[in-house]
Order: sequence, then structure tokens, then C-alpha cells
Amino acid sequence: MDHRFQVNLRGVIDLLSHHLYSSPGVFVRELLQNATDASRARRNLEPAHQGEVRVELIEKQDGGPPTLLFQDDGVGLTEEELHRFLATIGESSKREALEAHRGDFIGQFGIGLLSCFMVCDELLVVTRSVKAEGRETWEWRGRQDGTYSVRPSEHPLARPGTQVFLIARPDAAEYFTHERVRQLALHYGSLLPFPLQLTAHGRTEHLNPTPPPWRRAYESAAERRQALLAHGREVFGMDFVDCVPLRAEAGQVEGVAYVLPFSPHFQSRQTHRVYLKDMLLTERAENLLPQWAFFVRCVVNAQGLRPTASREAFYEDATLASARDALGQCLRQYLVDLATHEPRTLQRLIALHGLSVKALALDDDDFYRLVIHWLPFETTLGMMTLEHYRQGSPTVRYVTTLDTFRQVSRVAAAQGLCIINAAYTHDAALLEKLPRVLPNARVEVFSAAQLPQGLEELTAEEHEGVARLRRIAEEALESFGCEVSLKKFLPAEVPTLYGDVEEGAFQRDLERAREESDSLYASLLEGTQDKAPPQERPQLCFNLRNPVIRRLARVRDTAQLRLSVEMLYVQALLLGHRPLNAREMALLNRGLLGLIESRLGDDEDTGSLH
Ligand SMILES: Nc1ncnc2c1ncn2[C@@H]1O[C@H](COP(=O)(O)OP(=O)(O)OP(=O)(O)O)[C@@H](O)[C@H]1O
Repeated sequence: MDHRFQVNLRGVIDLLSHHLYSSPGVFVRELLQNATDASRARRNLEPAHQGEVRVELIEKQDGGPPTLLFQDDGVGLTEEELHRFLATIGESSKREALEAHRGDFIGQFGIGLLSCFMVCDELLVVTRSVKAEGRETWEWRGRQDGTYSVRPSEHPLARPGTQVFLIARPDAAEYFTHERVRQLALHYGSLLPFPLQLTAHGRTEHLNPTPPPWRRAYESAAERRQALLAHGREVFGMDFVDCVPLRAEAGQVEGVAYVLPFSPHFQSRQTHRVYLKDMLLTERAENLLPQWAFFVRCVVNAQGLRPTASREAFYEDATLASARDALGQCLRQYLVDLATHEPRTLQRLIALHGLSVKALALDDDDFYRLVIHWLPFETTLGMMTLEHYRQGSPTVRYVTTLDTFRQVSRVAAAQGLCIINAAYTHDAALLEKLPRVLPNARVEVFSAAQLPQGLEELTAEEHEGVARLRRIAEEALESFGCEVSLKKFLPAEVPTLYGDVEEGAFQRDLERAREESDSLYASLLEGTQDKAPPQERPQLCFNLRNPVIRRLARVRDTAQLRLSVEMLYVQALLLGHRPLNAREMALLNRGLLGLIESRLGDDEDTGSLH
């Protein structure tokens, strides 16, 4: 024999309140939404129907708990519908209407009404259907324990519509004050297309007298911009740099994007205030814009996107994906218009939001062509735009790691050589793309090994003077696989320059890993090493303009000279942020101890340690 599942209503309410809804205050959203859905349903039957929603706070004189009344003049419910839709969890009249008018309604899951039980133990619904004959009015009383009753009302309603009464539960009294109800009703319902009235303490207030700011008419573009920016300040509590109108056919989205006045972290995702069919869905929507567009926050209303059951995000589907693309296009067009008509404003925007602009340029060739010249890069000669760079040097040279940049920057700068530090997010990929988009452009990855070639050669006489230094340095560094050269370069304070191609750095890492690993792993690394032999050997270039190097060339003591060379080698590695292998560490230790020893000399106390 088959049995039916029993549903424990308390358990379901607990589930909703703790896991689906962000706060008990969402009952206001659910009731406003039901009221507007009912008005929309009536308008489908009677196109001239205006519709209105009234909320009233009824405070008892005898000190009893306050009551909230939500009242609409929508389609109402028949007795049969009360049993079917109000008393069956998961049943929704709006799902049936899916085919014809699905798009008109916000609700669809048939659970919204349950949210009321977060703030009251009993719900009273008094309703008269447009389909009812005469003034037939029904009362439905639903309780948190899962029981309900239906009976004809002794106070028939004068016109079709629905009244929902909630009597405050003591622990939820905070939701039954004038201030709180007003704040929640404004929060969720200020854009509703039906008049929303709030009555409390004998006074009635119209909460939504004006349409959303992007739908209002303005005298001029400047006035419109001011009004939109003022709205952004009100919603997000900050002064934005600019505002961009948004519109997408897919999902029927419209609204405004606000340009942030600060640079957000490039991985941050901005949260947006999102309305669905004019009702606030969430203030924390994340999935509305393409990833690169993290320089704006938006306020939008969507008529045709699907909410999730919590109604606090959009359901990820093809319509949302198309809407996201279209909104991305609006922002792109904004940047293109700035590039064409207001380049200075674009430059200011790039200074603030360069990362967003760079990310878009990477994805979009036309946009790339338009903005690449204005994008700023760090170079050995300071920050400059690519246009500025290319005026000075037709070939764009860049390094891809910060270590290489540190290694070459002082020497290259002293020689007037401009090299871009493309270690930052997107920079290397953007430069790599340059010749593909602008066929006459030349780009080149610069390696530190190239630097000594551009340095000044020694005279024949100088060559002779440094022959001994060269020989001893070659002997000392041979076993480290490092070549030696002697040149003259600026700045004179830099004694040496360590240069290796990128594979050289890789090779060094391999060697170090091999030393530190067990034999099995070492044989694997051996294989890797065979496959990637270095193109060029690293090189230590001594600077003969440096006073210490000049003195070194005159040192007679071979051991002292060798120790100095070894120390300069280790120093160059450390400055280039190259990890030292075990032998190099030993060199460093030996050198340091030797140095301490030589400085101590004979100046020793012959006391207690002997
Ligand atoms: N004010 C109202 N006027 C007319 N019918 C109503 C009203 N409030 C609720 N109903 C009926 O009760 C049903 C259940 O409402 P409920 O809020 O639980 O779910 P829903 O709005 O259908 O979907 P969702 O869970 O997505 O909100 C509705 O589908 C509708 O038929």
C-alpha cells in the first residue's frame, strides 16, 4: 500500500528562514509581490484596471499585538483556489498561467506566503475573486502548525481583491513598527508600477510617487546625469565619477551603471542592486556583468530574467548570459565614445580603472586598437603610455618578470634604454598582441643577457689592466656555468650585472631542485633538463666604472681576489632574486666568514676561551 509523505510545516518554515531568506523582513517583499501579481493578473482580464496596493499598520488601543494589513484590488481567490493555492505548499496559480502570461508575474514557486510565518503564527486572508458572483467573500485562516480553515466572510468586500492580516508575534514586534514597515516597503517596493500607500497613525503616505530615475523625462542631458548621479549616491552612499545608461533586449533589462571613484581589486566582483519586474530582488547580485566590468556598480530592473527560489539572485541561463553580453556592450560603447569624443576623460578613467580597460582590450580587438596607445605601462624610464613609448623607440621591449625588471632597470635607465615591466596583470598578453592587431608594430621580450651588449667596451689598455681579474673570475665561476665579461656602464655604483635568458633562470631552478630532491625525482628532472638545454650561458659582467672593481683589478693576492669575485657573483644573484643553490650558499658562508676573519685581524682578547 502506498503512503503519502507528511510535511512538517514548522520544519519547512525553519528551512526557509535559515537557508533561503536573508532576513524575516522579506515577508514584506513576498506580500507586495503577491499583491502586484494579483493586480497584473486582473489587468490581463480588464486592461483598463489601474491597480493599487495598500499597507496599513493597525495598532491596538488595548495594548494587544499590532497587526499589519496588506490589501490589493487584484484578481482575488475563489473558495476552490484558496484550498488549492494557499493551502498547498509549492502550488502556484502563476505556474498555470505560464504559457500565456508567465512573464507578467514575479512569483512562481508557491512558497512565498510561508515567509509570513517568520513573523506571525497565524495568517488571515480575506478575499473576493473577480470570478465570484455577487459579493461572495471568503476567509482563509492558516496556522504555523500546518492547519487551516476556510469559511464565508461575515464582512463581504465591496470590490474584488485580497486582504492579508498578520498579527505580530512577540519576538517579531520590531517588524510591526511604522518606521520598519515604511523602510521595508520603500526598500522593496519603491519602483512598483502601482501606487503603494502606507497608512499608520491615521496618516497615509504615497511611497512611490515617481517612476525610477532612468525612466523620467529631463530638460537636458546634464540634468539627467545629475539626477542619475544623485540616485547612485542615495543607493550606494558614495559619489560616483560618472554614470552610464544600461539597456539589454535579452531579459528586458534597463538601468544605470555607476563608475566607481576608486580602483577596486582586479579580482573583486561588484555587487549590484537589482529589481525584477520593478520589485527589489537583491542588493548583492554579482552575476550581472562580464568579469572585466568591475569598475562599475549598477542599479537595474529586469522584466524577463528568472529569479532563484530565494529571490536573491538570477538563475544562470541563456537569457542571463545574453543580457550580460548586452550590458557589457553598453559599457564598451561608453568607453568607445569617450575615446572618440572625450579622450581626456578616458585617460582619467584609465588612470583609475586601467585594469578593467586592459582586460576588455585583451578580449576585443577593435577596442584594443582604440585604446592601446593610451594604456599606461611601467618602464625603466618611469610610467608612460604606449604611444609615448613608441615615439621614443619603434621596437617595444619588455620583460615578463619583476625580478628581471629589477635586475635591468637601473643599468638600462642609466643608458636611456626604455624597457617595459610587463609583470603586471594583463600587460605581457597585451604587448604580445600588439603586432597581431597593428601589423607594423614590433615587440620583443628583453632578456638581461642582452644588456651587456649595449654597454661600452674597454680600451685595449684597459683590457690589459683587467686580464688577471678576468682570468681569475673565469676560473672561479666556471664551475657555476657562468661566463665573465668586463664593460663600462652607468650607474657607476653598480659593480656587476648578472644576465641570463629566461631559460637560464629555469635551468638554475632545475639545478637547485635536483640538489634538494631524492634520486627518483632527480632522474625525472634530469629528463626535463635534457629536453630544455639553455640557449645561452648566464653572464656576470663587471663594471669598470665602479671604483671597487677598478681596485679589484689591481689586487695581487689571488685568494683574496677569488673570494671577492665569488662574493660579487653571489651578491648579483641575490639582487636578481635568484635562489642560491647549495654550492652558492657555501660560497656565501665562506665569504662572510673570511670577511669577518680578515676584519678581526690580530685585534683579539687572548682571555678565557683559550
Ligand atoms: N494577494 C493575492 N491575490 C490573489 N492570489 C494570491 C494572493 N496572494 C497569494 N495568492 C495565491 O496564492 C498562491 C501562492 O502564493 P505564494 O506567495 O506562496 O507563491 P507564489 O507567489 O505563487 O510563488 P513564489 O513562491 O515564487 O512567491 C499564488 O500563486 C496565488 O495564486
